[in-house]
Amino acid sequence: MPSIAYFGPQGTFSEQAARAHAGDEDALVPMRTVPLALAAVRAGEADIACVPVENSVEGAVSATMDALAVDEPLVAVAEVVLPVRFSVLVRPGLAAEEVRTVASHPHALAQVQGWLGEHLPAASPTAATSTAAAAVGVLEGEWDAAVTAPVAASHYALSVLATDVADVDGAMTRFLLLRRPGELPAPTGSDRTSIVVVAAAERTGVLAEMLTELALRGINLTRIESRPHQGQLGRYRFYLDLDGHVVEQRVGDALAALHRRCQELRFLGSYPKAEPSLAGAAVLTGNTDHDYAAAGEWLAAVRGGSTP
Ligand SMILES: O=C(O)C(=O)Cc1ccccc1
Repeated sequence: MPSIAYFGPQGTFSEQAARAHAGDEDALVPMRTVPLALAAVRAGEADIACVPVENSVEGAVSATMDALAVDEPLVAVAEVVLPVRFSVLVRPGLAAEEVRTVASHPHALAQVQGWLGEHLPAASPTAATSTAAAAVGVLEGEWDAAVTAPVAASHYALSVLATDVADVDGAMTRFLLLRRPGELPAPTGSDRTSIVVVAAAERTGVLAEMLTELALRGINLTRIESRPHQGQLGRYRFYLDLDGHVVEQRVGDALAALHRRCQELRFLGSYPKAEPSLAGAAVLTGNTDHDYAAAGEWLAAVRGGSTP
């Protein structure tokens, strides 16, 4: 019975994402922070961690990015993409005009700023560790209102002031399911590979050189983020998401080239994309596994003394 540690407490979007992936037998375990969910898997206390990685409005979840780049490596085996619309929960009996404080995860607050300005103008926003942690805070009298996932209303005895709240229609959040390194998920033909790189040296063109290793092999880059490296200004880790699976020749070849060029290269997994609509560009002629095999045979023949 695999256990999934998710960014909790109960009632977060991360729980919703974990449920979208989990089987009936899986045990779901809420953890207070993203690093704690990852630490539970590293320590063998849980099999899988489910954490948010990016939002289509607010961008990267930096707590996840930072925690994935350090300590024992974990690898993603799946991703879940959820539409994000919020509910606003208040202590029972409290009217909208009486709300003075509203708490939530910073990503949630940022995505409902406009709504709060219009509907709860007297409320000052406060960051909570997660959307559901904000609901717990409201229950405990710490805040008047919480901006939460819809499912939080069924976990906590609070009144629903509003549902379907979002400044930007169609906002999505992407979650990763991560395990200790082991057997890779089989390639599906619509996969994503995630890596973290630190350039070998600070010099002109070094990022372009790294990206060229991908471009030369016809690999589509779907995301690039940077985060500070070891607290130094001017030193960065780059997080790259690319189309394809590491067992495919062009991807393996590109990763091997980056390994030669980079001070650090961390493999964060090759896993199926959540939706076919997120599928990237087709593999260009010259970059298929068949092309690599044919080129390998030709090279072996030349090295063997024949000139095919
Ligand atoms: O706090 C949560 O519910 C999370 O899972 C993180 C989050 C916060 C805001 C939008 C999507 C996910």
